[in-house]
Amino acid sequence: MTATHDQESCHISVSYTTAPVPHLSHFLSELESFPHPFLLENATSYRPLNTNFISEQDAVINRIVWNKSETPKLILYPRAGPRERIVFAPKKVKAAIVTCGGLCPGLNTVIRELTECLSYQYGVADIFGVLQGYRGFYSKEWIPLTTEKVDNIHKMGGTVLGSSRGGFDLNRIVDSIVQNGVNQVYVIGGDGTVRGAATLSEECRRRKLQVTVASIPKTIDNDIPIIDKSFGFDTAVQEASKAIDAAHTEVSCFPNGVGIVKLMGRNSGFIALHASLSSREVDCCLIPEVPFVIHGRGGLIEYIHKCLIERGKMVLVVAEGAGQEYVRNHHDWIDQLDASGNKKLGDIGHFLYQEIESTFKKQGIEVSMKYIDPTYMIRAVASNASDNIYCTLLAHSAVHGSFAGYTGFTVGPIHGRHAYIPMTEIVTAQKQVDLRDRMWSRLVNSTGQPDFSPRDIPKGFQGPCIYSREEESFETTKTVDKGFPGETP
Ligand SMILES: Nc1ncnc2c1ncn2[C@@H]1O[C@H](COP(=O)(O)OP(=O)(O)OP(=O)(O)O)[C@@H](O)[C@H]1O
Ligand SMILES: O=P(O)(O)OC[C@H]1O[C@](O)(CO)[C@@H](O)[C@@H]1O
Ligand SMILES: [Mg+2]
Repeated sequence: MTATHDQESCHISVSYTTAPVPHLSHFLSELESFPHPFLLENATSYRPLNTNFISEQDAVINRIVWNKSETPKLILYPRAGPRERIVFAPKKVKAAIVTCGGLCPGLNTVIRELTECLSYQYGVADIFGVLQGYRGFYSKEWIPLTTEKVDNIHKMGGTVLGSSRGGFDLNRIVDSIVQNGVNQVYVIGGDGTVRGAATLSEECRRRKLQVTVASIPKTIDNDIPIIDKSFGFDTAVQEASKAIDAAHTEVSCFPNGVGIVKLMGRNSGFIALHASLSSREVDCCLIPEVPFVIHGRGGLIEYIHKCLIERGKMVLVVAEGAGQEYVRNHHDWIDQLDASGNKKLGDIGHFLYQEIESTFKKQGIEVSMKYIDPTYMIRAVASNASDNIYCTLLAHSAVHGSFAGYTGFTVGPIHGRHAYIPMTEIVTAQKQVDLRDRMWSRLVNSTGQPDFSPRDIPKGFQGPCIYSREEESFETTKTVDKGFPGETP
């Protein structure tokens, strides 16, 4: 018998709003327009088909999945890409590129591809790199960028322009933009950087300047909302997996091996989650989104003990922002802020190391503790192949958007299609791991970890405290055969 499915055919009613991406025409009434250089007869670097141009009617929608019983409310974002008409004469463009905040794989690729796209696709001759982040606008000599100069930089980690935290002085930055005759600004950075860029674009609007401000969102933490993922994240996960592999090798070779790997992730546990899932050798993954009990029945230590009994080894991955309530008051510098106003974090990895080791010691159980903190190693590397391609698309989209006259916008893929997104939408929320999503279920499935969350955590709880349930149970550790070639504990 063959099952058949009747094909449904009906109209879907949707309501939509259009994302308010700022545009120079909103405050400059006499904006000239020019044909895109691709359309000029002597265009050499790119031979577009008519379909390569994007119309202002083309949009990317925020949702692609819904239940047929609901009437979805959609948001339409302008689709990224070259427009047939542009609002700058390329020969009159002076572009400035700056990188701010922490390092991220792919920064150099974005710098390279902004330069390449501006030069080859639009014929822009004046491109400058601003050194050491926002403060470089008013305190450093800018460096001219050419295609020759940036040719090989995508093979290197870091940023050839340097970076910094703090130093955002709005008026001095805009004054310097005006004095230097810059009319396109490209800002590469995370949430703080985009906050700064949004006020920069607002100030240019207030002064009625024909200056576009575009941001290319960067962070290995992958906590930028709306877009599918941020560049450098894939590379960071790949590097993080190497640390997990090392931890697994170590714990496999020592009696009762307990390996802790601390990974970046200030407020979001995406790196820890994805690296753990990809490795499949992780027994427990702790992220900032999930509070956890350490001691007592059903707590972390009891689970570690269970792993040691069953397998003689255990790998724990912890995101740096997890369990901060345990370490907040353990160091003098906690609750201090960095130059950008970000809270400094306590070292949860080191804390767990000591807590686990001393608890087992008290019980007379020998454990071989291994602590791996690859922090900067996962973000100071060059981007991998897929991030390189991704960075290229982001940079080119940003240049096309600026030439189209958009400002105060961020670029990024929404369900795989690149779009222009108002900066103000990017900075209002931070993306976190959604615990109702199946990705988190997959992780829990793969590690086998129980739910360590405290049963009744008081609202607004700030710690410090070691949540306590009933006493944990320490049954006798059995001898476990870890299999060839590990030593029997
Ligand atoms: N609210 C804000 N308004 C203006 N500028 C800001 C704001 N927040 C941060 N900045 C500036 O943006 C730059 C980078 O900020 P920050 O150090 O927070 O890094 P980020 O861009 O968030 O990147 P990441 O956190 O991923 O490393 C700094 O120069 C900082 O002064
Ligand atoms: O030590 P730094 O340079 O301040 O950067 C640390 C932070 O930067 C990030 O890499 C990006 O936000 C975080 O994961 C981390 O907490
Ligand atoms: Mg940040």
